[in-house]
Amino acid sequence: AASWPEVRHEVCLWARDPAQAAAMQATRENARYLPGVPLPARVSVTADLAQALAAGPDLCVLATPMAALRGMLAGLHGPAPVLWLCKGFEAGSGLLGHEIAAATAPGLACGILSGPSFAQEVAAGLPAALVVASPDARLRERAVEAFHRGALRIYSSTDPIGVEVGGAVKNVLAIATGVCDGLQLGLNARAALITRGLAEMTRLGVALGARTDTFAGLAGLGDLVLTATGDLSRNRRVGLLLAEGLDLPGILQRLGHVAEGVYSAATVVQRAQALGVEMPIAQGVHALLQGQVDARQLVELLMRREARAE
Ligand SMILES: NC(=O)C1=CN([C@@H]2O[C@H](COP(=O)(O)OP(=O)(O)OC[C@H]3O[C@@H](n4cnc5c(N)ncnc54)[C@H](O)[C@@H]3O)[C@@H](O)[C@H]2O)C=CC1
Ligand SMILES: O=C(CO)COP(=O)(O)O
Repeated sequence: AASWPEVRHEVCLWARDPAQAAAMQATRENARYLPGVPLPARVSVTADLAQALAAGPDLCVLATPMAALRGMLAGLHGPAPVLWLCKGFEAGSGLLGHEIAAATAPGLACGILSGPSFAQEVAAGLPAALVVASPDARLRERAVEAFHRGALRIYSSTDPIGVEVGGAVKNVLAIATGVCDGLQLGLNARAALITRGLAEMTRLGVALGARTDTFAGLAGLGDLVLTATGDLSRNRRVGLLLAEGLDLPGILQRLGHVAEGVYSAATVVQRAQALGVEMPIAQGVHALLQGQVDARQLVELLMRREARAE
């Protein structure tokens, strides 16, 4: 069995489902979402949020899907700073996490912990490098203090927009790469897709106010390469299964975990169009998810585009 890296803090893990929280506390394992990894002794589990916050935590880490971030931020009310791990645009509002936080919890010390980090590998104590992004220097320091040790390296960034755009867009691009690999289009095609995808991600991020160099970093290129090529990725798996001709509802049921790219694709396209940013790969993925084109037609659309300067 895998084992978590050393836990140096008292951690209270809140889960919304009382039965699941009780089972995790009793069996010391998250059998539904992370089987085979024993919970460290210093982690306790509860379904009672007030109890989880009672001790006055130094840091709250939100590890829900993007769809739950707004509700979690509204429900915390506490003085503790908050980091979230979710990667995406909120469906409906089309907002990034830091935009949701500004609207729901103005003044809260908060930020994002992102970068290439498959949960199973982190839980197994394998080396990983992440990036914490926040305008708040004390929060960045606190995150580094909490997580930078042993197998984890935590880099700091003052570009939350870039880090969040990277985390959101790479999921959409990983679906495209899954399609490419599912259709067995070869390694050249995959490298081209990742490279041109990075160009799209960078264009959108810069138009939204991000710094270009963020996209050469862990939350940009780093997470894009991991998610687009790593078979542990749920988003990549969505693409692989779409290439097999499976329908989206069936794929999501089979997955049993969130694939944020499915929910972010529409917003990526909308925000890009509003800013006059060209994102043909993301647009193609959106059309595929909407059932407007199939996997082969998506590739044809991309290949038929006019020649242009790199
Ligand atoms: N799994 C991974 O390797 C990584 C995931 N992420 C991001 O973290 C976020 C969560 O991903 P996973 O945990 O992998 O998804 P998952 O689908 O495996 O698990 C989702 C968890 O969130 C809980 N949840 C769902 N809706 C909720 C709500 N409304 N309120 C409270 N809890 C809720 C579920 O009960 C479950 O425990 C996503 O945005 C993902 O992109 C980021 C880095 C790595
Ligand atoms: O964000 C991730 C790794 O950094 C996980 O990617 P998936 O959600 O595609 O599994």
